Formats: sequence, structure tokens, C-alpha cells
Amino acid sequence: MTKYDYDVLYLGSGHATFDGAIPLAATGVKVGVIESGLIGGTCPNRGCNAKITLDQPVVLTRLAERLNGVVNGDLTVDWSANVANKQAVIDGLPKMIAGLMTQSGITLLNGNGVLIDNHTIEINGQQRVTGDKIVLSMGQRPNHIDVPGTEIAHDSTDFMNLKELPKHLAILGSGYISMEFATIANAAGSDVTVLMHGDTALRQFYQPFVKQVVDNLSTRGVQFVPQANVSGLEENGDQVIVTYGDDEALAVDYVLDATGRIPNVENLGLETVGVDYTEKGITVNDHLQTSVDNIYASGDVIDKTQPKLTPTAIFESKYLSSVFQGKEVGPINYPVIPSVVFTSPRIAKAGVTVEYAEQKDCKIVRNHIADDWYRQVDKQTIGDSFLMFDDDQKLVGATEVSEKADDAINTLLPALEFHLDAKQIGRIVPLFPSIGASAWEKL
Ligand SMILES: Cc1cc2nc3c(=O)[nH]c(=O)nc-3n(C[C@H](O)[C@H](O)[C@H](O)COP(=O)(O)OP(=O)(O)OC[C@H]3O[C@@H](n4cnc5c(N)ncnc54)[C@H](O)[C@@H]3O)c2cc1C
Ligand SMILES: NC(=O)c1ccc[n+]([C@@H]2O[C@H](COP(=O)([O-])OP(=O)(O)OC[C@H]3O[C@@H](n4cnc5c(N)ncnc54)[C@H](O)[C@@H]3O)[C@@H](O)[C@H]2O)c1
Repeated sequence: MTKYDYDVLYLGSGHATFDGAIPLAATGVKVGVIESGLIGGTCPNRGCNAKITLDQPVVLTRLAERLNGVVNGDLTVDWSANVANKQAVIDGLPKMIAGLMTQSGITLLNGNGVLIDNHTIEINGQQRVTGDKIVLSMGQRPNHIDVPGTEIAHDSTDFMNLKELPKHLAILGSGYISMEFATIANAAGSDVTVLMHGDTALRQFYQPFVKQVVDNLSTRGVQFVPQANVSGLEENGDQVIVTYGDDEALAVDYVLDATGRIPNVENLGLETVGVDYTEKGITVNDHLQTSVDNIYASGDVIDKTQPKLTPTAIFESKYLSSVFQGKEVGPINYPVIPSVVFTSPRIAKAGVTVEYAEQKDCKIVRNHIADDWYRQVDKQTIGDSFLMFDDDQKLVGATEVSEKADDAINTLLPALEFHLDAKQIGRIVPLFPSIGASAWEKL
């Protein structure tokens, strides 16, 4: 019997918590989860699930565009209906996730938690609860650009809730959110200007592929302003004047600040308790343990080299769950974590990058996959992939730009993660015809 209220107490209820906390509680471990906002956190409520629902009509209109003449009639995206559909898809998720948690025996505690000592969290300055072990999984929040008038700009959550599409939209930054939302807004008819920080969009992805996406968006009317150096935002009636560059000004109806996300580490008592952190998040060792022995961290709030994505948060929460069940004693051993930007076409990647492979003299195979007969079924014209192999001819990296890049990279993950050799690859028989078959035949 523990002398604490809970064996494990989590701060935050996103993927960094619930994927591991649910199986943990199901084993009889006493688990509490403190959440100040919507249960489930960013991904289901204002991230992945919401965004991919808004993106679905883009996929459909692009498909209809490619098959024009085979399919007749112009498709248009109704923004308000798209937002309403998104809401209908995600509305039930907090309740569903809360149900899974409580059914497994987790106690949900509503409110803002602050560490008082290494075993105690105070909720809303009133109730105090204790845990033998504490897991910090507070995630991140949107950055606000540091210029006069920054409060006029909106974040991705605001944007996804807009009832009406802005006629002219300015997006600050050219990372994931900027490029995905530029794609969605442009397809729905908005006049989009992307004000870039430097010269490159989507720095984490292979730049020749990024160029194909940027060029495609440009032909569709999206304006990209490199080195924009935004210096201020000012309201002018219904419009916002964005000043940038050498005294240039742009009048728009709406500004989306997509200049990154910052970890939630302030005003949480971390200093009081002695939990170390940097501006990139909480410092952990290879057991996801913070500088305080009984306090762990999981998900986006960690300062780490792995991408701050849902699959990483899920893997970390499951790892901690195993540690707390006494199953796993070794350090965390991250698998290959893929990433994708849901533009149209999409860019996806996993394993070593093309640049790394070039430096290391790996064998690099380029495939112009738009030539594949299966990609011609829906008339894909943009489609390239690079496959990187080590000296033993084993796949160590892959990246693709295409409408189906997410499916193609997903399908290659077993080869990457388990270093499959030619004989093992020969034992994989994908469904035919499929993206899987098309991807495996290149190995
Ligand atoms: C617009 C957008 C689109 C995205 N799309 C994708 C995608 O397509 N694929 C992908 O893999 N990733 C995507 N991501 C990233 C993904 O959402 C995150 O990596 C993931 O949600 C991280 O989970 P987490 O549990 O670490 O943090 P979160 O889900 O952010 O959960 C943290 C929780 O902690 C709570 N909290 C914070 N402080 C306190 C406190 N003091 N007391 C109580 N509760 C607190 C918060 O309210 C929140 O609910 C996207 C993100 C955004 C913003
Ligand atoms: N498909 C996905 O998996 C997906 C989609 C959306 C978000 N996410 C996650 O959410 C995170 C946040 O997304 P994001 O797009 O906000 O961040 P990001 O890090 O991808 O991009 C931030 C952009 O803002 C620019 N920038 C930074 N400081 C600036 C400044 N002062 N002025 C102007 N521009 C500036 C950067 O150069 C970059 O282009 C991502 O890093 C990712 O972890 C993932």
C-alpha cells in the first residue's frame, strides 16, 4: 500500500499520458490524471484529428482535378460545412478518451496543476493530491511572434474554428502548420500569403521535395515571401496591416501565427521542486526521468531530438507504463519515427535523411514514382522517392513526395525498423494493387 493518493499521477491528459496510463491502470496500479483543458490534449482536440478532417476535402478536390474529364463537374470546398464536419468528427473524442480512462480505473481530476513538492500537486490553488511517481506531460502551446501587435494574430486552434474563411490570409512562418493550413485555406478559395522567416520552408524535409510542394502551391496562387522579417501588426478597420521587409505593408483579413510551439514549463513549480528544463522543454535521462528521481516526463514537453509528434508521445507513454509495471528496465530505445507533412502532395520520411546518406556514401536509389502504372490510376504527376541502403543492402532511410507519401512510408517501416534483408523482404507479399505493393517492389 502506498502512502500517497496515487501510485502514478500524471499532469496533462494528451497522448503522452493516456496511451500508457490506460493499460497501467488496468493492471491495478492507482492512477490519477490532472487536466486543465479538454481531455485528450492537442492531437484529438486541436491538432492531428481536426486538421486531417479539414484536409479531406482537399484530397477529394485534387483527385477530381486530376481525373477531370473522367469525372465531370467542378468540386468546391464549402469552408463553413468543412469546419462543421470537423467539429462533428472531433466533438465526441474527449468523452470517449475520458471513458476509456475511467473504465480502466483512472481518476480524472479537473483543473490546473502546480507542483508543491516532489510528491504533491496542487489543483487550482485548492485541492492537493499526492503521487508516488509523477509524470509531467503538459505538452506545448503556440508561440506568439515577438513584434508589436502580436496579440492581433491568431493560432491554429482559432483558425480551425473559423466560421467564415478569410478572403486574404497571411501566415507567419513556413513550417508544418503554415504549409498544411496554406494548402487547406487555398483549396477553399482564400488568397494566402506565407511570410517566411528565412528562405526555406519545412526545414526538416528534403528541400527538392519541399520545392515541388511550394511550386505547386505557388501555381495555385499562394504567395511565398522569403526573408519577410515581419516587424509589426496593426488593425485598420476590418483589416490587419502586416509590416515586413524594408517598410513593406500587406493588408489582410486574418493573420495566422504559425511560428512554432513552446513547451509548457512556466509557473508549474518546476524550479521549487528542482526539475531542470531548457527553453526546448524538460530535461530527461534515457529513462525519461527528470532531475528529480520520482518525477518523469513524456511527450512534447520533453527537450529531445526526436520529433515532437503524436507517435513519439504514444511511444514514450507506453514506455513509462512498462517501466511502472516493472516490465522494462532498460533505457528508452526509440524506434524509427516517421513524419509527414499533410500538404497535397504530401512529403513523408523515415530513417536517415538523403543529406546524411550522401555524406556517408550510402547507396541512394531515386525513383520517379509518378511513372508507376499504379500512380497513374489517379493521374499523379508529382511523385519522387529516395531509398537509402547501407553496405549490407538494408534499407536505412526513405522519403517520398506524392499524394500517397504517408501510406508509402508507413508501409516501409518494418523494413527500416527491423533491418530486413533481401530474403525477409521476399517473404512480404503485399496486397495487389496497392501503395504497399508499389513501395515494396522498389526494395
Ligand atoms: C495544428 C496541429 C496539428 C498537428 N498535427 C499533427 C499530425 O498530423 N501528426 C502528429 O503526429 N502530430 C501532430 N501534431 C503534434 C501533436 O498534436 C503533439 O505532438 C501531441 O499532441 C503531443 O501530445 P502531448 O500529450 O505531449 O501534449 P498535449 O496533447 O498538448 O497534452 C498536454 C495536456 O496537458 C494539459 N496541461 C498543460 N499544463 C497543465 C497544467 N498545469 N495542469 C493541468 N493540465 C495541464 C494541456 O491542457 C493538454 O491537454 C499537431 C499539432 C498541432 C498544434
Ligand atoms: N503533420 C504533422 O505531423 C504536424 C502538423 C502540424 C504541427 N505539427 C507539430 O507541431 C509543431 C508546431 O508546428 P509549427 O508549424 O508551428 O512549427 P514549425 O517548427 O514546424 O515551424 C515554425 C516556423 O516558424 C518560423 N519562425 C520561427 N520563428 C519565427 C519568427 N520569429 N518569425 C517568423 N517566422 C518564424 C520557422 O522558420 C518555421 O518556418 C511542429 O514542429 C510539429 O511538431 C506536426
